[in-house]
Amino acid sequence: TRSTRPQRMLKAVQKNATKGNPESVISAIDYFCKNSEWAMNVGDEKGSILDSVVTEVNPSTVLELGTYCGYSTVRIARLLSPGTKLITLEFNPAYATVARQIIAYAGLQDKVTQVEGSSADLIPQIKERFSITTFDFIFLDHWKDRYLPDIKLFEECGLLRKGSVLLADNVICPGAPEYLEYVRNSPRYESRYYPAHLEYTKVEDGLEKSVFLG
Ligand SMILES: Cc1cc(-c2n[nH]c(CCNC(=O)c3cc(-c4ccc(F)cc4)cc(O)c3O)n2)ccn1
Ligand SMILES: [Mg+2]
Repeated sequence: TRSTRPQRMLKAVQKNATKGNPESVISAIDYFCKNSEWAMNVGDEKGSILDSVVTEVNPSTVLELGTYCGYSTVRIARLLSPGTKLITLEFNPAYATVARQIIAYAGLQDKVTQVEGSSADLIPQIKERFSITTFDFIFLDHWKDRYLPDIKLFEECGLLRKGSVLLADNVICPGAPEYLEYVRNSPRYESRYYPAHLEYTKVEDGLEKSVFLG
């Protein structure tokens, strides 16, 4: 049967990247998406903004919602201090299987805990399952209609502390209007918009960074 797009992306990484070299894995995926097939990785333009926020926060505890093929997982994990691990959640098992192989190819498997399932199910289990009190950094890149209910779930589950940083992809395209309205109008968050474009296109998109004020 015909291969899937994530499988073709993995083949491109194995062909064009150097094992154990995260930068080459990132470049190989961006090359594939620009020259062969568009895919919903955060991409290089928004990825550079992600890099700068992760570097600024230098988090000890990290959660990513929406692993997809592991592109942003690799971008984040390569910047973490030694001994720091990130938890990444993917809903689609086929995506998770490809992500596991791409993350391993980059040599970052020891810095990543991959979980399969839905955010609504996982978030309430996090404290218990992973001995986490609060997150320093959360990257929201999952189903766009889950951004708002999940940020409320983070609050209810006590997973945020004063200074926790949430960075949300796709707030313009496909869009998360209710989420934007919430973080921009809530007195409990300080929000800032980083304009960019939908990965590998000229379509307007951007990242919203929101700091929890406690
Ligand atoms: C409920 C739950 C869900 C998850 C979960 N796991 N994996 C994902 C992927 C979600 N991502 C996207 O849908 C996405 C889409 C586009 C897009 C597509 C088509 C267009 F035309 C234009 C833009 C662009 C992007 O950048 C995206 O990120 N969610 C994990 C856990 N719990
Ligand atoms: Mg995205």
